[in-house]
Amino acid sequence: METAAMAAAAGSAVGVAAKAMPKAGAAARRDCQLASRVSIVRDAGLVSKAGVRTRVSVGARSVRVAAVNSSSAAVATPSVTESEKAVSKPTVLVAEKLGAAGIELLEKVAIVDCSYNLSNEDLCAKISQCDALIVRSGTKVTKEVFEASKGRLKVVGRAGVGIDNVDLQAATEVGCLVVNAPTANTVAAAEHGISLLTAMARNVAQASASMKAGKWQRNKWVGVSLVEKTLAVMGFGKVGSEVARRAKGLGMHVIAHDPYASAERAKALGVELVSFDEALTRADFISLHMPLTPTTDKIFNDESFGKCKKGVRIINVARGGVIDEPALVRALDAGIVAQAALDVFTVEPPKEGDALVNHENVIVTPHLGASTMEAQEGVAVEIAEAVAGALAGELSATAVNAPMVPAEVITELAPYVTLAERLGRLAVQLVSGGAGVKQVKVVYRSARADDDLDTRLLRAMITKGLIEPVSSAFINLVNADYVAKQRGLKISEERQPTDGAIEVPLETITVTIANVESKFASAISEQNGAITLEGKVKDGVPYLSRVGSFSVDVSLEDSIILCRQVDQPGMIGKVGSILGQENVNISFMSVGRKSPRQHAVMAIGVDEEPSKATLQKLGEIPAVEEFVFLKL
Ligand SMILES: NC(=O)C1=CN([C@@H]2O[C@H](COP(=O)(O)OP(=O)(O)OC[C@H]3O[C@@H](n4cnc5c(N)ncnc54)[C@H](O)[C@@H]3O)[C@@H](O)[C@H]2O)C=CC1
Ligand SMILES: O=C(O)C(=O)COP(=O)(O)O
Repeated sequence: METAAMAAAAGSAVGVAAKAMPKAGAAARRDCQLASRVSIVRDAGLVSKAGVRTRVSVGARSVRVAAVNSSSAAVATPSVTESEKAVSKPTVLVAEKLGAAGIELLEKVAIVDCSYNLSNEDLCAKISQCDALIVRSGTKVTKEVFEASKGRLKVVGRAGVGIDNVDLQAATEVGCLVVNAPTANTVAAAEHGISLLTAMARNVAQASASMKAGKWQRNKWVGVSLVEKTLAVMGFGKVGSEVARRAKGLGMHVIAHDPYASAERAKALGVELVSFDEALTRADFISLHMPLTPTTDKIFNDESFGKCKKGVRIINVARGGVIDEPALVRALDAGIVAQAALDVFTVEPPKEGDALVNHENVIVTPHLGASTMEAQEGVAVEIAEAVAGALAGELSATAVNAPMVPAEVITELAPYVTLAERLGRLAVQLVSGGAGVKQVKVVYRSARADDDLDTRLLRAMITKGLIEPVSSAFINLVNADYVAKQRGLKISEERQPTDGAIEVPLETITVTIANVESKFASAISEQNGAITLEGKVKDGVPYLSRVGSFSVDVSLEDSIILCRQVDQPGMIGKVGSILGQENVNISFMSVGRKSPRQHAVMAIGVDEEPSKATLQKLGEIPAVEEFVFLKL
């Protein structure tokens, strides 16, 4: 019982069969994990029998061997050999140039289709054949692309930092995990920022072009010095702080604006954190390093340029959209901005004859911030590992649209995750009538402090259990909250402290569904009038411990029959013989009663689904008052 259950929760499980993985770093660790697993595709969830670790994938949407579409604009379309088909590898579409080390790593675990320069139409046509997609900044992964994938696409890997070209909302809605490669190009982007800063200050690009045109203009290209000048770093994250560190080395005064940056980190680098307006009014140079978000969209506009020191110089290696480009042209023409050095543009590539690109005081590069040999190899490996990990069922540390759950929490909660899904699955099957499930309450009884128990995985899996059996929705950690909200399902959580051992994460999980009728009336608790199921984990195995007001004790590994009867001798034998006649194997049986010879609830675990006729025979036993078959 371990991470594979969470794979379903993370939406990242694509049931990769055991296979060799590269022997380096995280990939090598995964190799060992994969080798010890058996790949079994089931509906959802995870079971562990006889100590065999079983990997579970996400039903029919999981393992598929896709024929690679060779009619597209493929740069290198691999042929699918018979042996590859036999291993049931997932298909990864690499839509933009990725370093060789990353491709090699992916090829160990997937069929890799490198198809560059796809039109949006081609991408949409191909995507339903792909389990994962890897892009850089040049591919727009729109809602249309997610819709065209028809639920097959499980992971989008952004081989770089900025994910503004991926429609995260659309990804989340369909439960597609988005991962990025946030660290490998930091230094490259910072170095490019510094290159543009120094090149701009000394007119390197213009002087070079003029000399190549046969001129020798020593007076025309006099520059400005950097030492003692003030540089404002806007966005003091990974790239911003590396730029700051380097600018300090050039003898500049560095100030920074970042509403979320830690003052201590800034202090450690000798950087003063200031407000947006103060940065503008004090800076001789402004270097942009914030992401493009609704808040930063065109944050540099007429108004902000109006606050700048006359003659300010601007470097943008972040995203074109943070600058209102026509406003920058106006500021350059007015001499407010003396020079600009731009690597990124609102529309890439910019239109021919673009006023900003052609401005004499502007130098430009075609989005080269991350383009060093070293960064591209690093990014390729970083994203390949993230995508391979996600396909192998691991929760990703670089997930952009899913909560990050530390590996140790995942391991510890594994059996509870299975329990949570099964409680949800059973509870929803107990509902009768058409009112629908709208209010679900989950109670966690635990000796742990609130901040020492992460219930997001559990809530996601209860949601999965509640919704999947009664709909065609596919639910995982990525989209659980979204789908619940869409369906008007309100899941409230309550923590009940206990005096138990804190080594045990949870004593019980109780799922209650209020304001519904039940097809098994005994599932309605006398206490709260709601369908109530309680479960616990014993020796790593999930158990059902309460149904309504009745205590039971049945392991949740197989489907179960719940049966309310008048407590009397011989009942177990009668039920057992009816099921036995049909060759339905009983795996577990428990009777919960409030007092002898009164009503009792019998919970029977069955390996096979009994026929309708058999269930009817159970119902015909005179002492049986009601019964229900619940499928796991
Ligand atoms: N030109 C290129 O090839 C490259 C561009 N980039 C871009 O550089 C940017 C920064 O990348 P990283 O440093 O890796 O990201 P990061 O996430 O480490 O840093 C971004 C920082 O911006 C801050 N921020 C957010 N909103 C802000 C606001 N309104 N004002 C000021 N700061 C704000 C955040 O708090 C964070 O500290 C991203 O947009 C990324 O896409 C990154 C690598 C290469
Ligand atoms: O990582 C980023 O955010 C970048 O802008 C790099 O983009 P690229 O991968 O070079 O298209």
